[in-house]
Amino acid sequence: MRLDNIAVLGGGPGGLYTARLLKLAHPDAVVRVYEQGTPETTFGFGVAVAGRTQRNLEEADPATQADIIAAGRPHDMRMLVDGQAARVHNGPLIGIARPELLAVLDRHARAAGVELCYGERRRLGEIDADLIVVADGVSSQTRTEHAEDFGAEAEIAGGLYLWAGADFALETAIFAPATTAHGTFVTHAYPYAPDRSTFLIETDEATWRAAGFDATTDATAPDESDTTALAYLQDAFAEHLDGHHLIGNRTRWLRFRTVNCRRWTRGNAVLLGDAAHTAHYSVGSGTKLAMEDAIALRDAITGATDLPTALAVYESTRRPQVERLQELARRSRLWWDSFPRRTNLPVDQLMLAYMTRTGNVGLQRFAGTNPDIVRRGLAGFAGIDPSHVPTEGIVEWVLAQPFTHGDHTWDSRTLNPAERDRLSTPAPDIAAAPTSADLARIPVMLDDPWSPEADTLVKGLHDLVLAGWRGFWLTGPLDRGCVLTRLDVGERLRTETSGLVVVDGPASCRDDLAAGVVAARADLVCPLPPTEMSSNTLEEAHRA
Ligand SMILES: CC(C)(COP(=O)(O)OP(=O)(O)OC[C@H]1O[C@@H](n2cnc3c(N)ncnc32)[C@H](O)[C@@H]1OP(=O)(O)O)[C@@H](O)C(=O)NCCC(=O)NCCSC(=O)c1ccccc1N
Repeated sequence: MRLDNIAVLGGGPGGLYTARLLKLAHPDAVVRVYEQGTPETTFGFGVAVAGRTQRNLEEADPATQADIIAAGRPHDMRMLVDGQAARVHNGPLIGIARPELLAVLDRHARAAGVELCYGERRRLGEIDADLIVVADGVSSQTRTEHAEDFGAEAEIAGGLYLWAGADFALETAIFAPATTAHGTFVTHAYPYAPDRSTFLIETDEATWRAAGFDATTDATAPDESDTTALAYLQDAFAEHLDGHHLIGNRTRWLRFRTVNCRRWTRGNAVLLGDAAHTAHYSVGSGTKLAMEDAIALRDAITGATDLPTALAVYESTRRPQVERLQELARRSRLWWDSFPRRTNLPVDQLMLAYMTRTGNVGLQRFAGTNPDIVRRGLAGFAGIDPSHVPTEGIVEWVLAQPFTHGDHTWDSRTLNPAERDRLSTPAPDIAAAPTSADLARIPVMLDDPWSPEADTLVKGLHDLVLAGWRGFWLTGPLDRGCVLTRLDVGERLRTETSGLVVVDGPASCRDDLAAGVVAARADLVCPLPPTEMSSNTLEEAHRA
């Protein structure tokens, strides 16, 4: 396909990388990047680039990748709670200063022959080009102006976060809560330069208001930093700052916006990176998604004979990958939003809970990269010496551990599917007093374990425990996402009631069920062969 003129709106990582890749693929085309800011006014601290992303970048453009690695900083990661620490190796993951990443990408774009127009803001209608790549970020003006054409939607999270920097390099990335008179703040902080770290700090709305940050946010101009918040947080996280300062760079409290677009294309304009989709910062993947979009767009254009086909291929290839990561990010956000509730878990177990929170890294897989922490976490879970924890067959080992609740001891964490009818009473009959079966069988049909609907469910189930039920058997659809959400509800029930929690799911989810037991999201689990999930479950759900 012949492209003579390509315009890119936005000079962030996605825009610059796309421009270079397209210019290399179409050396005769004029490729221009329009960026409203200038390199000096660049905004942001550090970003993360994980191992898989590095491999993708290496394959797409080894020269750029080499410079990114050279400018990056690999680091381990620690969870720090109440003076206890759990440390994990992050593999090849690096932190890199965003301005530095942009400088690398700017240099390579220029070297390829891209024209960079800084300080120039363009709108779609003002550009005459064969292809317009819209990479103007999370607040994309283009997406906003053509919201209907792109089918754009934004979901705004309830919690608040801010990005700050610190004038020293942490030894490792850290995750740490800090409790003040107003509530709990949590930092995700990581080093990205020899003398710099990012401190991303989050909190819930009640704490934010109690600390008076609703007022300081209102009083902070868009191009300024909330200095009151920075001073307060510097104090709250003094232990981790080690005498250093928090630095602002247009630092203010924000609510995370998950952006989705039903269509990424409008004529010859195509959305890319944060302009098209966002994923919660706790999976550190915004830059990854934008740069991988760029690779996919280049590949789609290279493989197609006309632009509409290329753009359709780009979208159909990328959308499932983006949506998968957005779903991981959604689960990760929910986990972090509720983080202060689980800080009483021993820190090694908390680290296992963190690693397995989205279902993306299982216990056995994590043991492959971090055997010591897994051994310690599992030893704490089973109440034994770490030397007695096996290195292989961890999932089966976890499921075979005994468990005691009240006056009853089970010789393993796994219930047999045949016990389902003997031990539990289905939904319509649980309004009556407990029968000889003492678990209420509850179909869980939620997406969000923290929604008002979930609050009502948990409250109702709490009342059942008060009425004499031993606990709950959580059941529902077979798909994996539903099993993970059952485990989330199980965790709430375990902390908010004294009831026993059993979670079932298909045998293919054994890893998730085992991780759920270790992370205190279920007491017992029941892996079911598919045939055991009778249509009764769905019928029960409807009746309930
Ligand atoms: C974040 C995410 C989804 C990124 O996946 P990627 O495919 O881009 O790259 P990757 O190289 O990390 O993963 C490739 C495959 O390896 C797996 N993997 C990841 N970490 C471990 C580990 N420690 N031990 C064993 N396996 C690991 C990961 O699940 C992925 O598997 P696959 O998707 O099945 O291929 C993946 O690394 C993950 O699920 N990690 C779990 C831990 C996590 O969430 N880390 C976030 C670190 S960034 C961060 O914390 C942060 C960054 C900026 C601002 C605030 C922040 N909090």
